[in-house]
Amino acid sequence: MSIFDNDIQEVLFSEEQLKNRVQEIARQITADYQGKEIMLISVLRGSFVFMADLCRAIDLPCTLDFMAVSSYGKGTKSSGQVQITKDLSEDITDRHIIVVEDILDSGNTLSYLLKILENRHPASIRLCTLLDKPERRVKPVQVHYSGFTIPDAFVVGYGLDYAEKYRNLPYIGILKPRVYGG
Ligand SMILES: O=P(O)(O)OC[C@H]1O[C@H](OP(=O)(O)OP(=O)(O)O)[C@H](O)[C@@H]1O
Ligand code: HPA
Ligand SMILES: [Mg+2]
Repeated sequence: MSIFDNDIQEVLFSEEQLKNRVQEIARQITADYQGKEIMLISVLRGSFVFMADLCRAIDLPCTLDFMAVSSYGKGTKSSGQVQITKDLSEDITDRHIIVVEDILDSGNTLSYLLKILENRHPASIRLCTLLDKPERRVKPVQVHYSGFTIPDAFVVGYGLDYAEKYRNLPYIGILKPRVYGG
């Protein structure tokens, strides 16, 4: 139960489902990078909850860094204008990078970000997204680890916001269109 339950049209993934899927992804990453040290890059703010759960389930030497990017503002559609509001603190040259995202939607954020990171010459770079909404894609993005494919609906919770709210909802649900006037 949450004070936000009334704003949610349908629960897509419960806390339990999220926990199980995050552990499966972490096991896969642990198997794929045996003998290597990895660097997880969390794309703030949406991915902070996923990152916190994922990194604790990965059994490898691992460093973490954070980058902040924003393109949605207070709306439910990508503005197409991606802004870096915080860059990484670490050098990624020759490192094995995994970019950790909450959602891949239009692809504007990740196609922009991956280009910037590739130019810094990491040893390797892969993308891990909890949610993938392929129906809305306008820019192609290659994903290596994907938690769930979702339909074309605006979702909130587990780090995902609408106008900065709902990030602390423990499950992921579809927001009722009346909340954003849709
Ligand atoms: O594929 P796209 O259409 O670009 O959408 C995905 C991006 O949009 C959201 O971030 P947002 O810009 O809302 O910032 P936030 O993480 O602070 O919520 C989300 O966290 C992803 O980073
Ligand atoms: O469906 C979504 N919900 C929240 N934030 C988002 N950013 C892109 N798509 C979404
Ligand atoms: Mg957002």
